[in-house]
Amino acid sequence: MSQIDDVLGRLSADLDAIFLFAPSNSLYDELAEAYTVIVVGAENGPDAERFVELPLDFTAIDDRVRFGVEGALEKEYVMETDDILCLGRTYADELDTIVRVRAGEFVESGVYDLFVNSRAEPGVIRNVLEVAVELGKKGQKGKPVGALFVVGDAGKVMNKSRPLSYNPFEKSHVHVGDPIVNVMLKEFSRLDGAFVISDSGKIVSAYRYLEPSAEGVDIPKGLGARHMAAGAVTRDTNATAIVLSESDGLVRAFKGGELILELDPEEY
Ligand SMILES: Nc1ncnc2c1ncn2[C@@H]1O[C@H](COP(=O)(O)OP(=O)(O)OP(=O)(O)O)[C@@H](O)[C@H]1O
Ligand SMILES: [Mn+2]
Repeated sequence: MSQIDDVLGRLSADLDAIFLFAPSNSLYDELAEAYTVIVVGAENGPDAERFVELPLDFTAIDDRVRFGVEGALEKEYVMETDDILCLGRTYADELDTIVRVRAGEFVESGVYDLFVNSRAEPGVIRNVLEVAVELGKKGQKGKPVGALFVVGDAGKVMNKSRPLSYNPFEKSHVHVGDPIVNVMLKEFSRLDGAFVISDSGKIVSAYRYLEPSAEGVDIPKGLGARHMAAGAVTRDTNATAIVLSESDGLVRAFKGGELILELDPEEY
């Protein structure tokens, strides 16, 4: 018994901050008396002074911790040298998971940046990411399918692209996130080109062939024209691009001409 107390003691020694994932108010109040406590979750239940909002229901604790650390660093709640104890839930409805991390030990994944610093609204990014992830999980009629969504700064994106076909969203005022619209996006993903989506989530166009300048765009080797176009358009504009690869099934996000996030739909 004392050995396990020793181990837990080491985990909780010399902490600079505590991350609480989905905390009870009483636990927050208790810990906040003695520690710097940061609530990381969909909602700020305890009305904590320091709060990092999770825009997605990340299932893996690793993803939640990563998002929390990147968010807390950006908001300057913690520094890179800080040791953080993360308290969360993985299996049960109550606290069952303890993770200790040093904030600076993370190689920044860009997930926080993707949501918070994109031009489009975080909810729009989340909705597009959700469509891409669902499409990656199920494919279209069971077959793997690729898709390219260019989100935000739509006027400029339209100027850097041309239509491949009649735009089915012309004159319509529909938004990503609406279940019917999500079905339409999945249907149209079988066809060529990119979707262009506005900052507020309006579907501006399908079937766009992107023609940004690809000069100096450095995307990982092995990715093809769809990914190159995605990377390049985000360097030429302030858009974020979310891409589902037909060949490897991964969802990737690009911003400022760079790959900022890579995730496997099967893990979501
Ligand atoms: N410039 C572009 N603008 C819009 N869509 C494009 C562009 N280039 C390619 N695509 C789309 O991407 C599809 C796949 O092209 P390609 O295989 O070269 O890309 P990729 O990066 O290897 O993607 P995947 O991993 O899905 O195969 C094309 O059929 C086309 O629909
Ligand atoms: Mn390909």
